[in-house]
Amino acid sequence: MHIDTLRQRLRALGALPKHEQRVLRDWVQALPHDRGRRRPEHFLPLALREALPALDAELQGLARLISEHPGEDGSARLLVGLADGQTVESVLLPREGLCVSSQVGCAVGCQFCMTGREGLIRQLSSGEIVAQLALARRLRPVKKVVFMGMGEPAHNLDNVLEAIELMGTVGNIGHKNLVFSTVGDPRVFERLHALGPDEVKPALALSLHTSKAALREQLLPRAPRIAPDELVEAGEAYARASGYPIQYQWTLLDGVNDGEDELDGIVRLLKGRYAILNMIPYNTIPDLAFRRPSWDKAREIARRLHQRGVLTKLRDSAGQDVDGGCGQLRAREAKGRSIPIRAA
Ligand SMILES: C[S@@+](CC[C@H](N)C(=O)[O-])C[C@H]1O[C@@H](n2cnc3c(N)ncnc32)[C@H](O)[C@@H]1O
Ligand code: SF4
Repeated sequence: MHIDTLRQRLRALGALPKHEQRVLRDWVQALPHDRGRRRPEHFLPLALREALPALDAELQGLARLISEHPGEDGSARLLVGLADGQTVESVLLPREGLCVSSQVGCAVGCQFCMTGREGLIRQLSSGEIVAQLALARRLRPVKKVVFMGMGEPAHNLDNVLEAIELMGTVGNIGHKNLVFSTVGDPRVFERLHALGPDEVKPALALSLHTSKAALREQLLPRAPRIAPDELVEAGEAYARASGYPIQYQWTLLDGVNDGEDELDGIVRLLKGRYAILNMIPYNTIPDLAFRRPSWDKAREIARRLHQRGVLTKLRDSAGQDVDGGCGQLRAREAKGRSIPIRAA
């Protein structure tokens, strides 16, 4: 269900804007249902009151918990079931964060990503994206949402932006705590720049991975052909416009994008920019030839970049010990079913 459709249904049931906000807020914030309270603003039109139990059940059914897999780092991977039987992953992150999926599968096909091996299966509706937050909040408080789960948000732009708008308003997530993560697409920059002063402007993460255009085309075969220099220029313009630094994502692949030439490339691209470089050692995926660098090597790379003037953070992706890379949980669950997992 799309949020716009939900709003139309509520209006057809006689909801005024304040009623509509209340139903949406109760859902997204996962508030205990207190509709019986006798305060004037809580009087809902009769038709809406009568329809609410069925509507609540429908909203809960948009994303239901299939299984929860706690990690040693305080994170927990969630396998989430959708109404048509498809599954996606969300991750509860330490410090009240949540990583959500925007698609089932992904068309970009990054060589090191489990989700990319499936191709695109389908888009998530805006309701299914928000429902991951509502579901997570029944398990833990959530104050930050990153779009770093399955899928490329740029390929589902209308639905992702609709979900972001709801999360940043009735969902009570601070705008800079909504992080849109993408391989980079001109449409994303256009849409984000066009957001008005009253609209929710998310922070932006750009998955860069290499300073070399040719290598980037190999690693991210179906990403838009934007050279790293151009991507950083576009990122810088959004950082200045939004007031939030760009988070550059760099999946560290041993012997592939961790050499001296890449360190020089990073300094050339990012020094002096309003940016943070997040280095994430590759999560091993069975059957792939990539290697994860040792933690000591990764730490040394981050230290040297920092010394050369690039604000660098070394991060491990959450839930390393529970089927690490996003998409692996779904793939494992799907093995017994009909979703084909392509060999590399
Ligand atoms: C799964 S993607 C989803 C968002 C968007 N499609 C993107 O690429 O930015 C989120 C991040 O996970 C990273 N990632 C994917 N597979 C990984 C792996 N095996 N190990 C470490 N990071 C990985 C990607 O590089 C990307 O920065
Ligand atoms: S890293 Fe992001 S863009 Fe690349 S295949 Fe995975 S989900 Fe898609």
